[in-house]
Amino acid sequence: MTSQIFADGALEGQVIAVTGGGTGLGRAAAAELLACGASVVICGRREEVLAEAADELGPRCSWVAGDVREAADAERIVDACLERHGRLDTLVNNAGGQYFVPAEAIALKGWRAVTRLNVGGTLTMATAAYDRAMRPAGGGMVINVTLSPHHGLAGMTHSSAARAAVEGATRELAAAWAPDGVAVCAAAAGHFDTPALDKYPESVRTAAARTVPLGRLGRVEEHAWLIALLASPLGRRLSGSVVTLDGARDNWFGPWPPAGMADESGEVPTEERRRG
Ligand SMILES: CCCCCCCCCCC/C=C/C(=O)SCCNC(=O)CCNC(=O)[C@H](O)C(C)(C)COP(=O)(O)OP(=O)(O)OC[C@H]1O[C@@H](n2cnc3c(N)ncnc32)[C@H](O)[C@@H]1OP(=O)(O)O
Ligand SMILES: NC(=O)C1=CN([C@@H]2O[C@H](COP(=O)(O)OP(=O)(O)OC[C@H]3O[C@@H](n4cnc5c(N)ncnc54)[C@H](OP(=O)(O)O)[C@@H]3O)[C@@H](O)[C@H]2O)C=CC1
Repeated sequence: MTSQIFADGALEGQVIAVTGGGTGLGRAAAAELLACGASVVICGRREEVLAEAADELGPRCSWVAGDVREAADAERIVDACLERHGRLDTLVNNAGGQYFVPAEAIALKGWRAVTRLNVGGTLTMATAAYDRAMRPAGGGMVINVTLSPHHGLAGMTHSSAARAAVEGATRELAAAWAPDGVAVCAAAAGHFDTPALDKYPESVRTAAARTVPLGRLGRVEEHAWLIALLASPLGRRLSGSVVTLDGARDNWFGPWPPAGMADESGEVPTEERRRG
């Protein structure tokens, strides 16, 4: 496969790890990075999802299972890149998520779970990549994928706070690691059409698509192009920056509850709990 917008071989020779690379935005990013000539290691917790994705993505893609929240797993993921390829040039910190619920209903345990995944997992992976691969090699690139918190995120207050923390850490780590040649930036997304959206209540999903001024949800390949651009030499100069990709509407607008999203009782539906 070739990239629709980048020259053949634009990322030739790079080794790139993509967390959450077996599904949705992460998988699309892996496909684009491969199309640009990189070798890609995808990771996530579910082996079967990763194995199937890597099989479809082709021989320059391999996988390693692990939980980004666990330091030992993060180190193992980075070590797998080093063992297989001798280097890790770019880390795409894409694993993340949250559940949809009004702010006043967020339990402390839920707040902690969302923070642990989005802030903790991102920092754990970034630190492992920096310590074990990038600082010793004299350079590297960390790309933090976030859900843009720039206009608040009603229904996802825990994630809004967590993603804002990631943006703050992006700026701080970019400064701290610059002397070692390691760049850190973030891609802050609006709403993209991935299967993960199916877990949100129907009225929420419909409103998400209807209210983007561009007239549609983002396409996964559009997000993937931004990731490839940030993995290119331009990304080094963007160190410390947050690039927003939102089709002219951030993740929220207007009052709560949003028009047309409440049910007969006046409540906005929440996200169903995961089974198992
Ligand atoms: C006007 C504009 C309209 C816009 C509309 C916008 C809405 C659409 C938004 C679309 C944008 C998309 C953004 C995306 O990010 S899509 C990607 C989504 N992918 C994921 O979220 C995957 C990862 N997520 C998770 O793994 C989990 O959500 C979680 C982050 C919570 C981590 O799970 P963990 O295993 O650590 O935690 P638990 O499941 O054990 O839960 C711990 C406690 O958290 C609370 N909780 C969890 N789920 C729920 C829920 N559904 N409802 C309420 N509370 C929940 C709870 O306290 C859990 O503890 P208990 O189980 O003991 O109660
Ligand atoms: N779709 C959208 O509109 C938007 C998405 N985003 C963000 O982009 C990223 C990808 O989203 P999307 O593709 O839509 O959703 P997915 O739910 O498909 O992606 C989440 C990925 O992260 C992995 N993951 C979750 N928890 C962990 C963990 N603890 N350790 C390792 N891997 C983990 C999952 O794999 P597994 O379960 O196997 O571990 C999965 O592959 C997320 O951070 C999301 O919040 C941001 C803005 C908008």
